[in-house]
Amino acid sequence: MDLFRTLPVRSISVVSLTTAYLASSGKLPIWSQWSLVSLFLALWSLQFSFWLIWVLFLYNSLFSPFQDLPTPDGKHWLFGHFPIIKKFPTGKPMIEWVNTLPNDGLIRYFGLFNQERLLPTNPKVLTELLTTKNYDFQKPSSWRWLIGRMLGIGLLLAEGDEHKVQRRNLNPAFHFRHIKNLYPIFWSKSKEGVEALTKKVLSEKKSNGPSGPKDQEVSRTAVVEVGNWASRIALDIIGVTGLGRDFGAILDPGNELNQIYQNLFSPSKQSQTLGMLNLIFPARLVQLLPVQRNADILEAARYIRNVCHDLIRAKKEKQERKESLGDDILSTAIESGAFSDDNLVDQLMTFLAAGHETTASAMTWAIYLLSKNPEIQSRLRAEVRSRLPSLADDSSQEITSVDIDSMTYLNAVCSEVLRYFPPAPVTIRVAACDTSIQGRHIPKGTQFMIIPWAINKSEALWGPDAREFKPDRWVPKDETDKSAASGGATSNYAFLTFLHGPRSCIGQQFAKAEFACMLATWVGRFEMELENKEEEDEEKISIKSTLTARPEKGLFVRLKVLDGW
Ligand code: HEM
Repeated sequence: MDLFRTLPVRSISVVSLTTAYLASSGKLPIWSQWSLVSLFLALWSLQFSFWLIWVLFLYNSLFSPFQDLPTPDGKHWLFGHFPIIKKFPTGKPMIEWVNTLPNDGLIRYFGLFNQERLLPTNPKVLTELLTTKNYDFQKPSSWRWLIGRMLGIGLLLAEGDEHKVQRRNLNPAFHFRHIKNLYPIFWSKSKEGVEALTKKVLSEKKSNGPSGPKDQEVSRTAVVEVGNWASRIALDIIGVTGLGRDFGAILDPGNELNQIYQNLFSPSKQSQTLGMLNLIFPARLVQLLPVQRNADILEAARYIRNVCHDLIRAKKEKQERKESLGDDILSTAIESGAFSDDNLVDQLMTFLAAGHETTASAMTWAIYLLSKNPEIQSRLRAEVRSRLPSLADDSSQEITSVDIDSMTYLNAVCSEVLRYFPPAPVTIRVAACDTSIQGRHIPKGTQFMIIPWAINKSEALWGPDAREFKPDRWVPKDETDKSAASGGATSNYAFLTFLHGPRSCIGQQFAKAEFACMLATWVGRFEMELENKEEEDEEKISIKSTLTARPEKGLFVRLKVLDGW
């Protein structure tokens, strides 16, 4: 079944090449006047056309076992639902489908060139897919090529037994008893970020040349792009806590590693074209195309690999000198003895990217939502200022996990941001073998689109206010209110931001603590409003999704430095 839905490039190429060779060497006289290359191309195109006809017209309407599943309207004969998906902001059509199309846990829709996709919508299906039958489903092999060259083939892309072993050996580094020791670092780095940002805002005053009191007011404000600052702070945090190295990105806007990640994760026209080609052709072929984007990715990966190699070498030298390695993730991985140097590089590349792009996306959306909702912003600020020591206070009071985790409203806002705009909006699973879900046969190769962006806003799971930003859903109404722990949702699987099961985000606790510290420092120090008021309407923001989702043109907010904290 799998063969019939993904282009069988190897078989097509072998048949074309063998036939072309036999013909050009005179063994097939009927085509002997054709040259080897032209015959190869002609045969290849012919078979490709047959395959397209099969996929576009025959398989989906005559042979697919999922013809009975509900399918949204508006399917294009050639491009499936792709035009709708492209036209609206990320995930929007899926939110509509999940909320309006009657279904029994699965919706069927079609991607570019009518590639069949299943969209799980209820906790029973998600439980089997993500937890009980997790290893029957894998990430598409093309991801190993596409994402692997940027993130390394680390935990995120390992499959089966290889994944189980890696996860077991990395788990200790992410256990809460370890994460709780990192809170002071999350806090001090967030503080360093906000101090640098304050300096930047106040320095704009000098160039404006304030004179009267009105100008003084203006001089305490400046417009900044949130994503870049958040990325730099998160990069330094993962540097110190993950790898034991301060990259210094907060203090240096031109930091090379940060620039490289910004380029990697900003989709250009070329990367979008390559993305589309990947839907038809094998990723390993597409990445060989001699275009700038491919060259840039290779160069970026080479740089990041070198950084990781250096870090590992330095740690190993320490180990040889019998010095203590430290508390960071890399040290835990080295001490487990379970990883070769090459595999450690892949793990580090994964942690570096997965560990800072996601948090930066969460921060960007948090600042967006707080700027849009000034009353929530003020209430949060009041809690932060009353419960946490002022950043101006140099008494070097350490912030602990108890300080942060006991702040009801801060945690409610963070949870609601992560629900409302999950940084990783979509992930894919492909059945690695014939299997079943809810008793329905699932042939090998079936593609599932898991869309936190849509499930997190399902009215069936969250209630009629699912599409509203409401931190209060996470605040207990009284001491007996247990439902607030899950935001009032009817199932844990309603919150898919970190997924669930054996392949859920290993960095979840890390990320939540880091995010809470970063947000607390920003909201305690700055008043924030959107520079472009039109963006208050979410529909007006064009969202870019690579691995994470962020506003395509960045998020520009006017920050005002507030006194007294
Ligand atoms: C708000 C921040 C974060 C979000 C929303 C997030 C989300 C996710 C999601 C959805 C997955 C599953 C991807 C899939 O299987 O398709 C994942 C996996 C992963 N995340 Fe995170 N993540 C965040 C922060 C972090 C941090 C800080 C780290 C490391 C320090 C990290 C490391 C990983 C790793 C290594 C995996 C692969 C786990 C596995 O397959 O066993 N993430 N994350």
